[in-house]
Amino acid sequence: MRTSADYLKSLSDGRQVIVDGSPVDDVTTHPAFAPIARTVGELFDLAADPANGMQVTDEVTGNPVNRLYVAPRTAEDLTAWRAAAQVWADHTNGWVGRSPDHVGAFVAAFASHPEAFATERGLAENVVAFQRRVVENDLYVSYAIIPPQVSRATTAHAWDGDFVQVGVKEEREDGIVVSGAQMLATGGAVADEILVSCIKPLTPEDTDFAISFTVPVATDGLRLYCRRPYATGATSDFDYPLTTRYDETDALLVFDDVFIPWKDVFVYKDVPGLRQQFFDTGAHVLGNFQAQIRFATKLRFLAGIARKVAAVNGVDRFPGVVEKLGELASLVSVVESALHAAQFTAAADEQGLHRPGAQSLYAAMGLQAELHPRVIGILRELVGGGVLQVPSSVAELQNPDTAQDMERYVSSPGISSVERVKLFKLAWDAIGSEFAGRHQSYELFYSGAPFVVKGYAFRNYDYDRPVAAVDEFLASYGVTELPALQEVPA
Ligand SMILES: Cc1cc2nc3c(=O)[nH]c(=O)nc-3n(C[C@H](O)[C@H](O)[C@H](O)COP(=O)(O)OP(=O)(O)OC[C@H]3O[C@@H](n4cnc5c(N)ncnc54)[C@H](O)[C@@H]3O)c2cc1C
Repeated sequence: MRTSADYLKSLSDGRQVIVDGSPVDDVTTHPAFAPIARTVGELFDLAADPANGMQVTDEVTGNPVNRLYVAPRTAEDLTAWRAAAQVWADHTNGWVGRSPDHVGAFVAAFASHPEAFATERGLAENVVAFQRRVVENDLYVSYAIIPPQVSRATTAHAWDGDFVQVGVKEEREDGIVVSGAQMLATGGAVADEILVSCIKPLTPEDTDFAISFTVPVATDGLRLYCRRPYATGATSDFDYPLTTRYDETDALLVFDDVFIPWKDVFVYKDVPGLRQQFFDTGAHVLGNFQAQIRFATKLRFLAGIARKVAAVNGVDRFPGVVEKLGELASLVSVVESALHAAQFTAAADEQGLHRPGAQSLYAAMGLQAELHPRVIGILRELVGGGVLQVPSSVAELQNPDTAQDMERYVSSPGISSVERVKLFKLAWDAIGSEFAGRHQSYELFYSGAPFVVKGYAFRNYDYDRPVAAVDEFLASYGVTELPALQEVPA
């Protein structure tokens, strides 16, 4: 299996990642990308170590492969799959949203449902071959499945100008030529390939944009426009401990007449086929099961910061603070419990994919827009001004002249100034830094805008049962003697 060294070496491949108006020479050495590339490399090292239980024997080659790239087929598989996802989530404490297991899970589920891609062009074989490539080469695939935010009043066919959303410009014997843009490939700058598709509903007039394909990041004509990197502005690991490790970067993809061979095309000019790939295959459920494992891990970490801050400030016995810590515990436990429930209600589908229970999974996702801001809000309230009563940088703790003031005025009983400042700077990077602000948006949007995610919760809830209960109850009483009603004159 790939190690960090193999992975980092493969990233020096001439990819067009644009920052500040120019392409980056090498993402493994550029200060915006080197930290997250290093973190992803550590994930590969963890998976490559059999002691971490992340491996499974590949049925085709007999080699050990990452089990997160293989669809679980039994309850035991799903248990092991969840444990493997937890190893990676724990390593980043849930601060890396698009670790390779996210899209890896989508691809595994795609390949377990080739019938969803069965068209006369043989696209089903392509998706199966793609998953083999991901498994055998231990690839990191990111995805961009949202049209650029031009206007949501209409879809791509009605936008001014041709091919604003990525679409098929030319069909050839050996493949297709695509042009246009798609958002927002988190991790794309340090991935091996990007899955490009569209999860937002399209209309029959949008056929040219109804495609799904994979593309190596280093492909002629593909440019990644990254938002402002935060890692470059972070003064030190001590001052920004999260930013300096986990700034994944998000990128708009621009395709300038990019050739995609047929073997890498999975959905072709097929509007219903787009939704089929995400929802009929179980990919959306398995991919978001990973996402909620990661989310629960991050919530636990935030609760841990809150608990420590309350103890350091000596407020953790005040009833009002206990109430807040209790609320935090409840919020985190709701997500953890939804994961347990999704696992408990998992069942094999008709192709043998052991799917996590959708109702429980989407219940947690549907609450995320309220739950995450509430957790951040409680932490913000508990830290008070402590996150701003910190020195401008670690330098004040290093300079003996200023270090004395720090020790005198910025310490707590039994806690040195270094320990205290370290904790509060971590809290700030979680709730107040630019990195933290991006995380607020990430948790709100990564699986769709809140109205979209609540739609998943609505569609996967068995409303027949409560409605039947209400009907039965209504039928159990009534007006015993109905009076004769006078006819209303016409
Ligand atoms: C930090 C971050 C990372 C991301 N990473 C990825 C990634 O790796 N891959 C990827 O593909 N995508 C990614 N995304 C994109 C994400 O999937 C989208 O942001 C999400 O699907 C919402 O789409 P949008 O941003 O276009 O919002 P819009 O669809 O434009 O919605 C914005 C707001 O407009 C309103 N609105 C719009 N349409 C309607 C409607 N029909 N009915 C009611 N209200 C409406 C709602 O208030 C909604 O919240 C990321 C986003 C963020 C913020």
